Amino acid sequence: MDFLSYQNGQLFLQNNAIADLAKLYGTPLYVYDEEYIKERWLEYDNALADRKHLICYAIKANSNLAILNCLVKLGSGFDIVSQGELERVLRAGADPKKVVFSGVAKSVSEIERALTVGIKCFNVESEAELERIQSIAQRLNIIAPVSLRINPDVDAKTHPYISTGLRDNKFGVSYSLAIGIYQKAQKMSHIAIEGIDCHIGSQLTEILPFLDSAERIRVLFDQLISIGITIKHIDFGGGLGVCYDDEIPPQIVDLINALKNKFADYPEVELLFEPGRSIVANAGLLVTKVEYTKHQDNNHFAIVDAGMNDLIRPSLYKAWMKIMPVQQPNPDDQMYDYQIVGPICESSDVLGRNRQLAVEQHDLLVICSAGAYGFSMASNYNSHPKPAEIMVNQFGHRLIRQRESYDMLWQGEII
Ligand SMILES: Cc1ncc(COP(=O)(O)O)c(C=O)c1O
Ligand SMILES: N[C@@H](CCCC[NH3+])C(=O)O
Repeated sequence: MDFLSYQNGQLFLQNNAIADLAKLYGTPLYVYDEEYIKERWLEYDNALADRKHLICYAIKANSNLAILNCLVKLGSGFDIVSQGELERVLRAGADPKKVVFSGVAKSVSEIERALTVGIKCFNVESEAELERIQSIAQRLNIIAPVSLRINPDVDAKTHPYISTGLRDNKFGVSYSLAIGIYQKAQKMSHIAIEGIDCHIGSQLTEILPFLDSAERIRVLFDQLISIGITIKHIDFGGGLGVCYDDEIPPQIVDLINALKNKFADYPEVELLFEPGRSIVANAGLLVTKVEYTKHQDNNHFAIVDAGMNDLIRPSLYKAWMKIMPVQQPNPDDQMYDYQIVGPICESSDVLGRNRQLAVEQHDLLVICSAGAYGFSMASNYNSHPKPAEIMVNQFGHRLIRQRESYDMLWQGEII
């Protein structure tokens, strides 16, 4: 595997390999490492080998069909949040019996489709949703498997936009209402209670919030058992963070061991996890080209061809992502404190601030850790086509999604 390497868990490719790929497919360009994705998934799987479990990869992190298919082959389940995501996992070859359906706004048609294909479980986020599922299931004469997503009111200590387990967040049912809703579900003719679900946020860099949440889930589990409600699985959600800079988050195995311990006395209960970012983030790179440099009024701009339309994390969350030059600078090249900005007509279109670099027009840069919430959040804003995606492994590379053509951007009709 000589053209792939990892530093701090982040993927790097040999510079000439990046230059070759950029020449072949153009920029911006997403590149993913297949082996790394498999290894992360297997890390979850191995850590859970001693108990009944299902890893439901959260496809919102990266829903490229080739990545989904590679996880299907490993035996993965999937966490979906829309019918579009359901259609994608089915297309990638997933077993619907391994699909859990999260999300606060499931529509009638989404519920009908999920019931008809026979998913593993609905992660129900409100009492009103439970009633809707019951009524559709009754009409279709199908028993709907459900978990209640519990909002444990735990601070995930992450960016407020991606914290989901605080009582003021829209997600899940309030902890204090949970027992009453389970009792209601138990009386419904077409509902089968399967489990308890929670997910407290994303990019968590500490184990403690997971443990606090698991503790609350454990108390609820014991209460449900005491009133005769059987729980077949516990879904701990996703959320484990990755290293974007030099901060090292907990290892997958440490998280799993800590959570497994909470239910060690119930070995028959299946444990579910919904990891997204920790499987794909550091397997990905975004390659971009410097279109221009501009030096004025004490500002140094490297204007690149990737923007917030391709990778929104830095604009949306002020997320810091490592940006590396592909060409090695000469010792006498002038370094500047660059703002790395994209083509979009918004001042928030900044991929990196204050980066000491020596770059010139036509140079290539790579944005590291871009495998999660990169392409999946990309848009056609300013009518830019979405970039191509490439999968690499030790044998070479393959195109797994073409760059969009301008034809594909046409929407609507001229009347
Ligand atoms: C319900 C649910 N499950 C799983 C995930 C995956 O989270 P992450 O990518 O942080 O592992 C998310 C996203 O935060 C989510 O909303
Ligand atoms: N989009 C976020 C994560 C959202 C998690 C989804 N609940 C990010 O890029 O960090």
